[in-house]
Amino acid sequence: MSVNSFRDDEATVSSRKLRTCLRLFSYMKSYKWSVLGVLAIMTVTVFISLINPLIIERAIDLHIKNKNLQGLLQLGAFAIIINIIFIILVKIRMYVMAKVSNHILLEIRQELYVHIQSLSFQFFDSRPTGKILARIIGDVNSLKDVLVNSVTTLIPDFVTICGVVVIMFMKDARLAAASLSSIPLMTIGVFVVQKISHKRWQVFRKKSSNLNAYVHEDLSGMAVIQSFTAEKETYETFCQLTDEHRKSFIGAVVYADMFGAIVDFCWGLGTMVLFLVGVGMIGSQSVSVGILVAFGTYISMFWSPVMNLSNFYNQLVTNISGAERIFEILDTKPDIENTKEAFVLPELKGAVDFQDVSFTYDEGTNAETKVLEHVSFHVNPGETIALVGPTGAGKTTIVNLLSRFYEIQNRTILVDQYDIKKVALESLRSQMGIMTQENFIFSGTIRENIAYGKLDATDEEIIEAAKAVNAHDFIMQMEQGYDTILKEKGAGLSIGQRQLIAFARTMVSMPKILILDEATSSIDTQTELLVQKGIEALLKGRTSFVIAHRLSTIEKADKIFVIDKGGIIEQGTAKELLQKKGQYYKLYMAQFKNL
Ligand SMILES: Nc1ncnc2c1ncn2[C@@H]1O[C@H](COP(=O)(O)OP(=O)(O)OP(=O)(O)O)[C@@H](O)[C@H]1O
Repeated sequence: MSVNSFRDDEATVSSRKLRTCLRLFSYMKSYKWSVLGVLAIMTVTVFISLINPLIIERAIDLHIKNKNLQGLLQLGAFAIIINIIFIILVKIRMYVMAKVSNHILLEIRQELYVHIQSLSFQFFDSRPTGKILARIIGDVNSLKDVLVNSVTTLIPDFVTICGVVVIMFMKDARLAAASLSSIPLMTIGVFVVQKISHKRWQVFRKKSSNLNAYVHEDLSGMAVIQSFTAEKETYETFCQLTDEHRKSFIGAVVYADMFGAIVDFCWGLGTMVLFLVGVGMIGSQSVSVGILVAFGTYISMFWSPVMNLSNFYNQLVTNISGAERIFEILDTKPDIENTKEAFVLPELKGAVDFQDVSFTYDEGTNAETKVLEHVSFHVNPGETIALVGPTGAGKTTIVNLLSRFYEIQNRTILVDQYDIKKVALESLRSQMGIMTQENFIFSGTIRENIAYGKLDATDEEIIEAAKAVNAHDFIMQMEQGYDTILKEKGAGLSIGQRQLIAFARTMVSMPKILILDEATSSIDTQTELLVQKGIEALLKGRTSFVIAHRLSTIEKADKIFVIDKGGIIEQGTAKELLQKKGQYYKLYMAQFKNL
């Protein structure tokens, strides 16, 4: 059950912005030489931009005033050369930073992907796929500009501001103080706006996630939507979600725009105060026209990086919620992890023991209800166990616990007398074949889909597995044989064909313990016969748990467990249970009548 559907906003991640930023920027450590190179380039470019006003001051006060044309031309040529160098360096800086930031995004995305794969079913039960996608794609993308600008804006602009302030005070402290008089006002304004803005961007990201979750769910269920002609209703929900998304964006962007406005206002105010004070001082010994013109340039050189920094800050406030959401997932501890003492399982024979196992899905929540209570059984290597019982009885839960998709809360499950909680997860799952009713088909060739069961399988192994489960003939009838490209989810294949490919995939992995959730869908008699034979081939020589719907599978099983009310209410062979005339007998008769 998904406790967090597209209708629910995700919980707000509470984190310290500074800590999040530092964690994000720590990814730059691996690229320190490139970043240092960029900073060196930036030092030169900042230096060039700082001496430009000095050149103007010199040109006016020295060469123009004294009508020295040659001096003016030389100064002009010097200015052109250093500014061409400036342009080239800026281009190099942009290229290096684009490379570094893209590498970091790749690293974060890979880390996120690998971590998500390690999380248990409990995590996926609580989040729609669309919301997970939003974090892997959208939130990671949102960090790109922050990463680039942290190097290209934060440090150089900060250095520029410091440099300009020092030069201004060295030139004339009174004009400098006048130019910077509006800074306190700006600080207060930016602080207030960022507080509100951050909260609004968090809301916006949640609304984007909801929309993503809905579209993903909608597209996955398109066949159901179209067959029930529910297009109008789903469109209405879509409109409602896009509207919420739009409103949250406008709500956030209104405040984001205010950063620039505050800086602009303070810039104008500072310039006005400078000229009010400066014009009154012209003629006094220390203030020449050249100095006032230079201050006019310096004030721009001061406020322009302040504007850049405020844009960067705005970007940070806008996108830091993306980083918070990414780190929240990275910090989610997998429920099912190898313990420090976990050891690799030796090759299994296939004995399985459940010892007084109880289980609930939503432990610790109000929804907590026991799905299994005190379940115990023993299965010998090579036996086929059919699990039967009414819907919702707990059959899938039993096999999910054996595969350790969920962790049992108490007591023990043993395979060959090894407690599955104490063994390395990979060594357990690699010896199990798990076939759900979905028979998921990946986009790719038939060969690749079968080899999913054993990634290093040879062509011979793949063909042998396909032959064993009766899939080879239908594959060979396809135009490209094993190289036929299958579409996502196996669109274009019949249900029976999808099953046969999934059988071959499981067969090639040669599992010691097989879990098979038999599909109930009806298929044509000829394919049914092939599927039947495929199942028989799969079951042969390995311990198997089959959530059985076919009478033929049930009849041939070594033992049948009838599951109901959180436990095994009957067990025995088909013959024994029929003679007992209990629950199984009723189920059998009901199915038999249907047939
Ligand atoms: N991921 C989950 N989160 C919470 N409850 C769950 C989850 N999966 C199953 N349940 C609940 O656990 C109970 C047993 O479900 P389970 O899937 O094991 O039944 P089943 O016997 O396999 O049913 P079916 O034959 O319909 O597949 C049901 O009441 C179900 O609602």
